[in-house]
Amino acid sequence: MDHRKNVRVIGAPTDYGANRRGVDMGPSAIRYAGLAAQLERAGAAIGDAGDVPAPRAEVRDPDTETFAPGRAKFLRETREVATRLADRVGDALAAGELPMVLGGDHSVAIGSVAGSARDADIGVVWFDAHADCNTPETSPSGNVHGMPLAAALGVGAFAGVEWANAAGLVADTVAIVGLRDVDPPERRAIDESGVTAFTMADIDDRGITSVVDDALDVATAGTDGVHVSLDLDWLDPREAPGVGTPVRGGVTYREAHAALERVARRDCLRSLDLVEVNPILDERNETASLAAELASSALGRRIL
Ligand SMILES: NC(=[NH2+])NCCC[C@H](N)C(=O)O
Ligand SMILES: [Mn+2]
Ligand SMILES: [Mn+2]
Repeated sequence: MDHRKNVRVIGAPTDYGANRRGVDMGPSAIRYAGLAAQLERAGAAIGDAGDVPAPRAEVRDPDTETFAPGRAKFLRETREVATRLADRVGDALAAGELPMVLGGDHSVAIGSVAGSARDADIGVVWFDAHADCNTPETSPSGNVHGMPLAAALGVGAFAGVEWANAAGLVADTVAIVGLRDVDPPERRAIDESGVTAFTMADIDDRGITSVVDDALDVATAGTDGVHVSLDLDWLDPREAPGVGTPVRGGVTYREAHAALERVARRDCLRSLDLVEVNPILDERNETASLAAELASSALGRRIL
């Protein structure tokens, strides 16, 4: 899989899917933090495709397009950006490159998953404090960054919604790792969909490498490769303060690197998201730096 070492960086500067403004600056912050240099340390050749156009929340009405019942704010904008991003991700893969999507809020993953699954059967590993399995009818907030996994899987109101789940992602090949803040309806969605979910307690009990190996078993079973979606709020807020929905008790710096090193070792990475970096809330860009470092570990950066 040597073509996997040609990385195509694609920014998706959105923030309307999140509860706090500022994640639209994530792509710049991750680039400024030295993403290219970090990826070179992993032996990757990097091409930067720039950003997909993303509308500004202040010039849009959050409710121009809706699902009934329930609410999904900026659904039209989410659809527009996801559609564009899916094309960019699909094009990168068709050119033999590994798409690396810089968010933006986590709603952009609807597009990256759709693009990654366009001409392949994929598995997904979702590193996150949250399950992102709400639907418009269950969401406590109406924020679409809490819904992308449900959207990609066609849960609830997302069933049959072409732009979100036409690529046919199946729950059997999806694993979430690091959960510690799950809404009650999301718990039901996880049970009913058959997604594999590992909480922080599983990591406490069994250690990060064993849990990630299990998640990779799920995501590689019968698939052509794995899309890794990394929400920086997966990490403990002490390591990654620059996120809009921090939750105490996340993985440490070492655990995060160990996890992504397992991904590299499995040689299954097809596409990667680095999302939810909020420079407004960050301290000296350290969350963006961590995102860049973790991407390098995912691509097989070696110490010796
Ligand atoms: N990608 C994220 N940071 N998601 C946070 C979701 C928070 C909450 N579960 C919600 O639906 O609003
Ligand atoms: Mn999260
Ligand atoms: Mn998330």
